[in-house]
Amino acid sequence: MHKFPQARALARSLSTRSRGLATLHNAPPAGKSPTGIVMLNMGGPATVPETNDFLRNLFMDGDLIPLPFQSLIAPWIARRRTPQIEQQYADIGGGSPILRYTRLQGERMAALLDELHPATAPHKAYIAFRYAKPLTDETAAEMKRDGVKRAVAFTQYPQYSCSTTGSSLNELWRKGRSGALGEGVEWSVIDRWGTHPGFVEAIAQNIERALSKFDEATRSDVVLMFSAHSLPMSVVNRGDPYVLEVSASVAAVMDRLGHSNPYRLVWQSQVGPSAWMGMKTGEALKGLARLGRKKAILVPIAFTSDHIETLYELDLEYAKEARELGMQVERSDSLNDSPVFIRALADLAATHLKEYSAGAIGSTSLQMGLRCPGCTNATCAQQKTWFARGGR
Ligand SMILES: C=CC1=C(C)c2cc3[nH]c(cc4nc(cc5[nH]c(cc1n2)c(C)c5CCC(=O)O)C(CCC(=O)O)=C4C)c(C)c3C=C
Ligand SMILES: [Fe+2]
Ligand SMILES: [Fe+2]
Repeated sequence: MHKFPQARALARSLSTRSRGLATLHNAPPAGKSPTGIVMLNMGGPATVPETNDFLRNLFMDGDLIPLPFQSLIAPWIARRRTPQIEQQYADIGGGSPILRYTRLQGERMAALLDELHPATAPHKAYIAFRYAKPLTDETAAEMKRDGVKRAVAFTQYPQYSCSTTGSSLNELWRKGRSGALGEGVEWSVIDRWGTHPGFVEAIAQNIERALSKFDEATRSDVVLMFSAHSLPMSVVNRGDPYVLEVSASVAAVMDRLGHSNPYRLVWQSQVGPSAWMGMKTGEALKGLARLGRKKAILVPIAFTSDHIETLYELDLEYAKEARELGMQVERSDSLNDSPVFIRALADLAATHLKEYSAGAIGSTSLQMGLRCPGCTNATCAQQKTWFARGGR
């Protein structure tokens, strides 16, 4: 039962309108350069042998993990961690599906955008991953070849963190300032969208599908365990907005569900010995079992496609352990190829392009202009100024 009839109407229109999408057209017609929609994300190794390169790029990123003597220590940590992470990618089918899903989402989004906002058509989706191919350099070369003059940096992290979206924007700024992204390109940014009604609707629909697997008589007892990748407390404590924004997503989804179930927000994938945001997802499931709450759904809330955190950590580790404790645990699907979600991406981009063209918004959001109160990273300041001037 939907508490908000308008949400249900939106969902219906989103899914029926997306069904009419027969072919994917993502190539610009000759003569007119496309509006580039650059999808920013971390990426993942598409095949097991690419794991070491992915980890090396990740540990080299000082915006994510600042290390002393980074260029010496990062390859060493990556090498040590590679066998364990390779095994995890092997166990989930031989690699990360993020490139496949981002391509699919981008192509379908661009096709929808041509209909929703013909004034800036043709639109072309580009992918710029931070740690795996296609890296920003490769994307930049493609955009230059296509003659892109108008581009939107569209983060694929629904909620903003300096360690994720911030890092991708810093990388884009480094390339932009060196001219690698092309001369005279006008940039704007979609930097967060964790309470967009289409995103909320897509998550809610996936939860409803998972709920339907439980006995109807006791369905309202099922605990919804929203799980997000954790953050080191050092990042939380410098004023990073991610924890607040993930919480806002959870609140919006629960409103859409009419608060049909009890719920908690828990945190996963803590790495290394430092203090991280908790409670840990795995521990929380064990705690529920101890308290006699034996039915739960794990809900990924901070990522738009499957990855080792869902397919390995949630499915193969935590859910399995909880079942051994006598629990019934399901996982709601990741957004992946959800037409409702893809429509939401197109709506976000179309609204942004429309409002930007009309002069109703600037090239970045007000919220993006504010640095974390505890930020000491000079790149963040330069990046924000560069994007606020439209990439100049
Ligand atoms: C919103 C999502 C994510 C946030 C926030 C995030 C912060 C963050 N991550 C690390 C360290 C690692 N993350 C690793 C993998 C990884 N991280 C995310 C998402 C977020 N990270 C994903 C989806 C993945 C997996 C990618 C895939 O499967 O395709 C890894 C590598 C794996 C491992 O060695 O365990 C590390 C390391 C930090 C330090 C951090 C915040 C500062
Ligand atoms: Fe910052
Ligand atoms: Fe991570």
